[in-house]
Amino acid sequence: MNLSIAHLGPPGTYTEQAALFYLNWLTKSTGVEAMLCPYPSNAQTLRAVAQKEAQLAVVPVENSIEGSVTMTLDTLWQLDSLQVQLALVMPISHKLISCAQSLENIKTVYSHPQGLAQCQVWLEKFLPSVERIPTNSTTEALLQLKQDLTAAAISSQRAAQLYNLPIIASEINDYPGNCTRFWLVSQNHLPISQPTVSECTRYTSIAFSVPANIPGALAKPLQVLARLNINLSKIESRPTKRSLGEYLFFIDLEADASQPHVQSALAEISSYTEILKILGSYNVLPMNALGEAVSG
Ligand SMILES: O=C(O)C(=O)Cc1ccccc1
Repeated sequence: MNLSIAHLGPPGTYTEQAALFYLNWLTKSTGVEAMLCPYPSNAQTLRAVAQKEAQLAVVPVENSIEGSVTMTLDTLWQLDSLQVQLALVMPISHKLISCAQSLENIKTVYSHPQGLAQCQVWLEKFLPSVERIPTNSTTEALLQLKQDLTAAAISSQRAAQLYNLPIIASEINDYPGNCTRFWLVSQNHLPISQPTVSECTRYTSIAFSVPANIPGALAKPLQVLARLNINLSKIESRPTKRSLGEYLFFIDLEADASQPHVQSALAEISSYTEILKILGSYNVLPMNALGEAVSG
């Protein structure tokens, strides 16, 4: 079967790089071929899988500097038929790409909001009066750079090579350990090859709304997890968008949903929640799984 993997485009995005990493691992370890399909936004990427235009999607879910990618969480909550199959954590090293003679000639900088946010201290220091323009992805503005010698974009080294554009400044992210977690998402019940690394922790991501804003609404589900000795690796709240002050909770557990004590925990939690969604149980694909480095 030839799989299609949806991701944020145009080609050269960090998300495409993560998708390519998975594709190469898949082909090397199982012989299954796959093709990459770029979409204009992460929400459209996920909808492509929900509508069966693509079998898989790779989406960014969390950055070590900027926190959760809220559009990904919100869209996963809205789309019922999707399942997280795998996580990938990729280092992100931003470059400033431009055809300008020097930094002094730059008037505008384009990037995905995450790219602009992850380099804000650098931008304030080296390009304090430059206009920052958010784009749908780090690669969306790259085709304009050859025409506009006063424009720059924050993107990856790989993108600079793909579009044959010069890098005018390197390592411009504010924190050197910058990395992003991506999720590989499929339709429910699609069996997907997962790395079989025995010592690797399994995660389960869940999301729930609570029936009312009352004392203990969040504490009760958390107490269940504590009592059953299930460790949390992340908790995030998002507005329900129904009324101000009402929240959904996204929680990552260090356990597999098929384990009996996790099944009991989830059954008990469902009695305290309004809607409970099990987003998936998955491994993290180690970035050395291919034996070759992938860097921004
Ligand atoms: O725009 C991209 O290249 C993306 O894939 C989104 C993104 C942006 C910045 C860091 C990580 C992911």
